[in-house]
Amino acid sequence: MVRFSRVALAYPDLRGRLGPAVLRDLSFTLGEGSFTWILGPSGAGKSSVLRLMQAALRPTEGEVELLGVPISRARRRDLAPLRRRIGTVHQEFRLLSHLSAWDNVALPLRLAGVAESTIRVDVADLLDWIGLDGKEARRPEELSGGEQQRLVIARAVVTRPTLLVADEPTSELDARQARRTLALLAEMNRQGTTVVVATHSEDLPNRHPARMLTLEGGRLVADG
Ligand SMILES: Nc1ncnc2c1ncn2[C@@H]1O[C@H](COP(=O)(O)OP(=O)(O)OP(=O)(O)O)[C@@H](O)[C@H]1O
Repeated sequence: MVRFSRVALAYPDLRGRLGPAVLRDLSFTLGEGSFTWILGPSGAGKSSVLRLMQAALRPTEGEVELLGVPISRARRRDLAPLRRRIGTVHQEFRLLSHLSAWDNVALPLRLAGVAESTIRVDVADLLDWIGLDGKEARRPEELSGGEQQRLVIARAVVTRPTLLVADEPTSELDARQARRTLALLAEMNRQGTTVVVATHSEDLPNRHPARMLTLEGGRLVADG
């Protein structure tokens, strides 16, 4: 499902020259249907690992295999369909402010060319599931932080991705909203989606025990 083999990553500077490695010698495999926490202090490399898992970057060394596709060797035109099978939740919400809650969730389906009759049913079900029924017409700024975060998750999963990759999805939320977001991620996982979540929180992994990959200085220092 997700396989990192001796991965190193360095970011290029403005002139295209590679800086220091921010990930080094990372190897692990995440099985289909698994739930994994990515932990580590600020700057440890969590977001960089997640960008690789979203096929947003290619490794500088080694290989990242996502859903059977080795991304360092994949052609550009193979990456777009791969990314459509990966749901991503970013720390900053990236909702479209001029669209309603309904249209924000419907957008990925419209971009994928799904029929409006199917969209109507799927979006209604999902908004109901995340507890936003009755608030479909509101724009993101008219929703609470927790509601916006749940909307982001709804948008990430509406296309039924095989892999869901969430970067600090609860960092802006109070404890109750964070638990509710976690419950949505856990439910997606129960339904078969492979889920990866990076977090600073110690509370959430305690609430939902699962494999924990801990990074420090770009290296894997614990796996358990
Ligand atoms: N686009 C970039 N260009 C250059 N360096 C970067 C870039 N993004 C991250 N880095 C560097 O890579 C290292 C790892 O950063 P990363 O954001 O992956 O860590 P993190 O564990 O997610 O941190 P945080 O918890 O603070 O979000 C840091 O030293 C950071 O400065």
